[in-house]
Amino acid sequence: MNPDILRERQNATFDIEKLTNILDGGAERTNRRREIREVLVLNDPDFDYGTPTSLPTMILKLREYGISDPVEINWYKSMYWGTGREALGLHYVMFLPTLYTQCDSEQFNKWVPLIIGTYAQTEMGHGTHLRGLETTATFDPATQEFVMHSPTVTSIKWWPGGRNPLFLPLIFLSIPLSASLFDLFLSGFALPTCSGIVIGDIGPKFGFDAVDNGYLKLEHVRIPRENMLMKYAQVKPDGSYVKPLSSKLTYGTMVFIRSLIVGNAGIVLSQCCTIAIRYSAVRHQSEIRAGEAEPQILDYQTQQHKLFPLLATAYAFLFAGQYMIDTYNRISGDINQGDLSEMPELHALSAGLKAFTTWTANTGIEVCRMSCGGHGYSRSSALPDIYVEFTPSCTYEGENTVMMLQTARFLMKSYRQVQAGQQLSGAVSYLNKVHHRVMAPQAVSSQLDLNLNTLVDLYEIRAAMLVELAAQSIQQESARGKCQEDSWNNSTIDLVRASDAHCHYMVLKMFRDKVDQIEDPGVHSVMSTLAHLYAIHGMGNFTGDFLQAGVLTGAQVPSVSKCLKGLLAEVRPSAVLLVDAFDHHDKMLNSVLGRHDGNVYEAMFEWARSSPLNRTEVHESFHKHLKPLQAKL
Ligand SMILES: CC/C=C\C/C=C\C/C=C\C/C=C/C(=O)SCCNC(=O)CCNC(=O)[C@H](O)C(C)(C)COP(=O)(O)OP(=O)(O)OC[C@H]1O[C@@H](n2cnc3c(N)ncnc32)[C@H](O)[C@@H]1OP(=O)(O)O
Ligand SMILES: Cc1cc2nc3c(=O)[nH]c(=O)nc-3n(C[C@H](O)[C@H](O)[C@H](O)COP(=O)(O)OP(=O)(O)OC[C@H]3O[C@@H](n4cnc5c(N)ncnc54)[C@H](O)[C@@H]3O)c2cc1C
Repeated sequence: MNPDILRERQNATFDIEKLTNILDGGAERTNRRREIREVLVLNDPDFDYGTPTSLPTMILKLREYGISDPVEINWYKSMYWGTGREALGLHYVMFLPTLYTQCDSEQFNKWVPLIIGTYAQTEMGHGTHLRGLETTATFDPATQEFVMHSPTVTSIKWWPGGRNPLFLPLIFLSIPLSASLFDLFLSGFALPTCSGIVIGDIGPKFGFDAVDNGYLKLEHVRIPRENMLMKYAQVKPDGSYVKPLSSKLTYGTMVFIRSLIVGNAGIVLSQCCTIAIRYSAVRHQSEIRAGEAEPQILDYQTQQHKLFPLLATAYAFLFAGQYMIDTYNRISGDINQGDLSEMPELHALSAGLKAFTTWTANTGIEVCRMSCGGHGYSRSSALPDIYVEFTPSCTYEGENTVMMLQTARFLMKSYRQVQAGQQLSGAVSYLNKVHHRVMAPQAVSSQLDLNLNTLVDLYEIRAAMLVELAAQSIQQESARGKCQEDSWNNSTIDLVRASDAHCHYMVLKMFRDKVDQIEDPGVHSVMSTLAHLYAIHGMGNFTGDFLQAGVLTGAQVPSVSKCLKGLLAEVRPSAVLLVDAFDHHDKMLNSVLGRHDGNVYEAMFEWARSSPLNRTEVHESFHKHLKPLQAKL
């Protein structure tokens, strides 16, 4: 083991295993996760990590081992596929959940165990604006069929992931918005068995290469009436349409996946922090004091300032992810029972946190890569691949700006309710204080009050102020004679800013609530330090907001920076131990820089030598191109 990494792991001030247990949701789940990882994947003779194996093998293994719990399936799959994407991930995270939530019981029993499918909602002309989708589904009572049609080039379904040319059951969204299971069995490769279907691949992408994203054009293709997913809405044999309790129930799968993405952002950021912080512990470069040995780059304050707030953010997002999925499960359970009362809040929370966490993690991955210098740019670090695979999450499942505006819609509605004298509950209950002017800035002492509860209050006041400012912008636009829609559009910068601050407050509050639950003194202490670092770093980034909210004075601004530096120094001795607690296996991270043993250089040389470019002493291109050229010179 690298001596630097060894030294970093001595004198731990907290029990790493206990922190890993907290991240997993208990010691039993840690043990089960490791059993799946070590026994059922890594020690499985059929599992050859070097070659991406096929999905059928994995599915048969899951059945052989009796793994059916979604969390355990995800543990198995994430070990199987490492940090890459799996070819038919969409089947698991969108196609199946849609069948589970939108099929009536007869349809469920007919389809769920049997088919692998994709989710074809986006069209070439519309991804965000679902009410703008052009594909039509026209019911023909004479034949009891829907006639599916792509009337324009912009209506061609574009992007469905895992568009396996062999068969293509689709969850289809069409006008009127209903989800029809569109069974499309194609024989041969991409040659449709029935006329009227044109499918293909949309071509090379920025990345996401494990997933083939396709296009699908329909020319009056007929499917049975029974293929419309009929749990919430039905078309009867006589053609009458039974409306759902809410037209937004069709959007349920997107809410589910957005809820999952919140925790996934934390996982991906924790992977990158593991790589960058372990590497920073073994990389020596330059000098701090002339004549002394080159220091670990983790001892540079700027390196700590790059990485430790991201480390704190990774923990914050992992806890936010736990809260989000628990909230999703609770409210979707109520929805399943016909209680839709909290559906708007679930939509607003999942949309905002999906955007907030993916934007932050997306930037954070690049900071981690650049903090590793040239070796961060090597594919051996795994950081370029992690970035390329993660960055589309800011676009898919709801483009982030649009998602933030959805949350803003809920915040404005809540603000208007408070103005009308209503008492709010839930995540926006802090807006009640705005109306009663209780939100007046607290008497801010000359010293920065570092109590975590006080910091949460300051973030709450900041968010409330920005919600009020956005609402006032809309009111001012209206007062200038603008219509409601233009008043909204002319305030969207403020609205996104308010949603971002609302999400920032929510994440810090969840972090503080999780820290409050930690009983082990050592773990509580180090996690409290990270939560403080998360809060103070945010205050440093958005100082203007806190000044504008009147909860920070100009005289206190220097103490924000001073406090931040102190917290960086406080985290330094525990940094490697804190990434060890994420418990990412070397095989899954697949990163020369992030190895648990810290033996980076030897591994990097081996990695480079194994490159196909080094298969021969002299590359064939010399004989093929350069040598003939030299002969002519
Ligand atoms: C572990 C997982 C990790 C990674 C992921 C792995 C794999 C996935 C990778 C790639 C696959 C990608 C797949 C896709 O991208 S699938 C396509 C995704 N597409 C979208 O998300 C579309 C985004 N657009 C929308 O959701 C809607 O168009 C939008 C919400 C923007 C607007 O809808 P609409 O115009 O119908 O409503 P509005 O007029 O704006 O609002 C009216 C009203 O409705 C409320 N509303 C809107 N949506 C919802 C909802 N989902 N639930 C509940 N309520 C909703 C909205 O708040 C308004 O309410 P009110 O203010 O009270 O009137
Ligand atoms: C890797 C990847 C995989 C995908 N897989 C699938 C899949 O399997 N199935 C599927 O159906 N789809 C899939 N998609 C498509 C994805 O869902 C859409 O790209 C996404 O919903 C964004 O819609 P859009 O492309 O129309 O972007 P647009 O909405 O056109 O966005 C372009 C710009 O317009 C802005 N904008 C749009 N509306 C507003 C507004 N109201 N207010 C302010 N600004 C606005 C956006 O903020 C953005 O800056 C995938 C996409 C990617 C990148």
